[in-house]
Amino acid sequence: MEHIYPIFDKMLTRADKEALLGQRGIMIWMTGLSGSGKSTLAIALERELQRRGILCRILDGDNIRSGINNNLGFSPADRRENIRRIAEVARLFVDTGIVTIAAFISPSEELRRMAAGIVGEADFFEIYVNTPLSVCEQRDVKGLYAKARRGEISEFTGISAPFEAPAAPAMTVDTSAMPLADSVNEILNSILPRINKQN
Ligand SMILES: Nc1ncnc2c1ncn2[C@@H]1O[C@H](COP(=O)(O)OS(=O)(=O)O)[C@@H](OP(=O)(O)O)[C@H]1O
Ligand SMILES: Nc1ncnc2c1ncn2[C@@H]1O[C@H](COP(=O)(O)OP(=O)(O)O)[C@@H](O)[C@H]1O
Repeated sequence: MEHIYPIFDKMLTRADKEALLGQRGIMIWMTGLSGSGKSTLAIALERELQRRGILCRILDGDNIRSGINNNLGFSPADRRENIRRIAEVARLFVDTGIVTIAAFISPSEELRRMAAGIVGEADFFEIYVNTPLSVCEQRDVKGLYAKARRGEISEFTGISAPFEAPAAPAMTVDTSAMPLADSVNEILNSILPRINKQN
């Protein structure tokens, strides 16, 4: 019997998806201490991008650690597996042409380079949210620093587990030294040329 619909044996490509959306998929990877402002920046950035007609996906503890990674804790091995899975998921979004914003502590250069390797170095825009530990601790959004100081939480980043600053981030933001809107504008100025199809 004759087929009236052609049979294709190849999935549509990233370029096909990007043409459909009229944007390029990139990874915006925020790294920094708990309370440094990663999620707040990610949410504000997503809103600004959406306002410009750009489709985004935020990956953060609320949708990753509570779901796909709900079997992982904060040992070095679990943090590694956390970041590996996040990077694999992020790659699927980036390959769909979506601007993907990750907000995870990702406390070491090794973990961040692993993530960049999975996502693809060329698509990886690393932002170091370099808010001083003293400010993060003062904010103590979830009361975890106080618990860590009292020894009720072990291996807490910045207190009893290490945070290694990025060696060469694409951008550094200190949320204690700059209003949120200014940080978001600075990020937008850097990433919009990479996202816009006509460039
Ligand atoms: N031991 C320990 N160390 C660090 N953080 C802890 C810990 N236990 C719980 N939390 C809460 O988990 C959030 C960090 O998770 P991440 O997935 O970003 O961490 S990591 O990248 O795997 O290091 C982090 O949330 P954010 O404040 O959103 O960063 C903490 O609230
Ligand atoms: N300029 C700023 N940028 C981002 N967050 C800020 C800023 N000023 C104050 N904050 C506050 O700092 C806290 C940062 O928390 P959050 O975004 O959850 O950090 P993280 O995701 O890094 O753990 C929020 O309570 C936020 O309102």
